[in-house]
Amino acid sequence: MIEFKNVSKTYSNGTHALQNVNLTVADGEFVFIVGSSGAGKSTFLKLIMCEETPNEGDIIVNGTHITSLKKREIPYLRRMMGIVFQDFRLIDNMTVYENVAFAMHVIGATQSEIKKRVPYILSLLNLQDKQKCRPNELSGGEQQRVGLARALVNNPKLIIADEPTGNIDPALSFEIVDLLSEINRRGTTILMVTHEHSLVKHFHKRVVEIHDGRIVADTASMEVEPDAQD
Ligand SMILES: Nc1ncnc2c1ncn2[C@@H]1O[C@H](COP(=O)(O)OP(=O)(O)OP(=O)(O)O)[C@@H](O)[C@H]1O
Repeated sequence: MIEFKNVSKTYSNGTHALQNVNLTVADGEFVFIVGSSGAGKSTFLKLIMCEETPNEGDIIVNGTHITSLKKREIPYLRRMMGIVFQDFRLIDNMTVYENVAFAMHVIGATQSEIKKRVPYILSLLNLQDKQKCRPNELSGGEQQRVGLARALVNNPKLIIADEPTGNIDPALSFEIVDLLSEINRRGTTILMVTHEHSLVKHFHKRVVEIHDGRIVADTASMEVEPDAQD
């Protein structure tokens, strides 16, 4: 699903955000990305989303060498991704239903597809009773569930979540990761950046730790792989 080969990213001010990163994430994996502030976690996600380009190395996402994508090809890559943000990024003057429907509308779904799919996704996330509410009428956990609904509605192969539980209380954080786990069981690959050790400890997923722009630990490499024995 995702392959990083000798990837480095230096920002124009000279900050070495990632250095010689090598990583493979298989289809259907759930990976927590951890590391201290400024370690390079968001940069790692931004490279996958083509929000930033690396200075060196190759990145392959779902079979495409994204480092050589043309600008006009990027929206097609993003269609296979659902993105969940820490600050939810919902549209304030739209209802819950409209926020989720809008994500389908922008990729050209028809009204009849939207009418069928949005209620299904809202009920999956237990938001059916909130569909007429605006974001400011919801709790933080509910807002994040709308964020998740919006990320899921186009049936992505990959969910990218940058601290999706950063703005909600701990009990709701577990609920959000439970939902992501359920989505993962249905086959979607999940990459989630988190600072919350309790989540990482509880959920027993693969954990990749980034420190100073380098991968310093990866629970997957503890399994025996033919090319990982040297
Ligand atoms: N647009 C930018 N221009 C210059 N430097 C940047 C830019 N974005 C990030 N950086 C720097 O790159 C390094 C990695 O940042 P990044 O945002 O990837 O870290 P992070 O691990 O996500 O941190 P946090 O947990 O605080 O969000 C940091 O030193 C940061 O200051």
